[in-house]
Amino acid sequence: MKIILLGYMGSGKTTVGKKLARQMGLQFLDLDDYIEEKEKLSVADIFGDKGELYFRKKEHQYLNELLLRKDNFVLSVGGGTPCYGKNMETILKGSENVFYLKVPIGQLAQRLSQQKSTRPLIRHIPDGELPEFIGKHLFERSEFYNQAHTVIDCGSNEAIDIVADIMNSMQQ
Ligand SMILES: Nc1ncnc2c1ncn2[C@@H]1O[C@H](COP(=O)(O)OP(=O)(O)O)[C@@H](O)[C@H]1O
Ligand SMILES: O=C(O)C1=C[C@@H](OP(=O)(O)O)[C@@H](O)[C@H](O)C1
Ligand SMILES: [Mg+2]
Repeated sequence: MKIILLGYMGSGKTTVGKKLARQMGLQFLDLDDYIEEKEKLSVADIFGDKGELYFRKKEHQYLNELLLRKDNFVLSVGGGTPCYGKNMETILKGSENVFYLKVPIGQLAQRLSQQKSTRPLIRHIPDGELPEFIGKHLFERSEFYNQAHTVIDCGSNEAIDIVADIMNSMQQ
């Protein structure tokens, strides 16, 4: 079984994905970590040194590479992954269990204000402008995220409860 988690930056894909994989006894993969490992550079440095276009090309290449694997896993992709090229089509072909972690803008802004240095797209946005930036960006990206098989309304739930929601929805 392949499970894929998607959603905006800071929605908890990496955090929830790790816990979900542990609970289900599956391998955990994070596309950003995989890109960093392969490119031997952090995501922030790839954006800084080589530019976003290069990052998107590599993101596309490594997504395809991971989804060709025969083994089972939980894969957390990056916030932008579903929104470029034919990545969302590839994701939906690669897994019958695609989840969108939907988190309110206020929660995202609060979390991301603490994590700007690792997220080049929001690094230069002042905290006070984060909610508006996220709102607009999410509006553009939602048409991709909403193609997931299941939308998990995370609200302000703890990661462990979100894991339980995902597991329950797969049992139905
Ligand atoms: N359900 C949650 N409740 C509160 N904080 C969370 C939750 N899920 C993740 N976080 C925190 O939010 C931040 C972003 O989480 P992360 O898993 O890196 O998100 P993503 O991979 O979607 O960008 C981290 O500091 C993480 O500890
Ligand atoms: O939303 C985006 O375009 C991005 C999200 C990041 O991943 P997270 O969603 O795990 O922060 C990372 O892939 C890169 O900084 C670009
Ligand atoms: Mg992540």
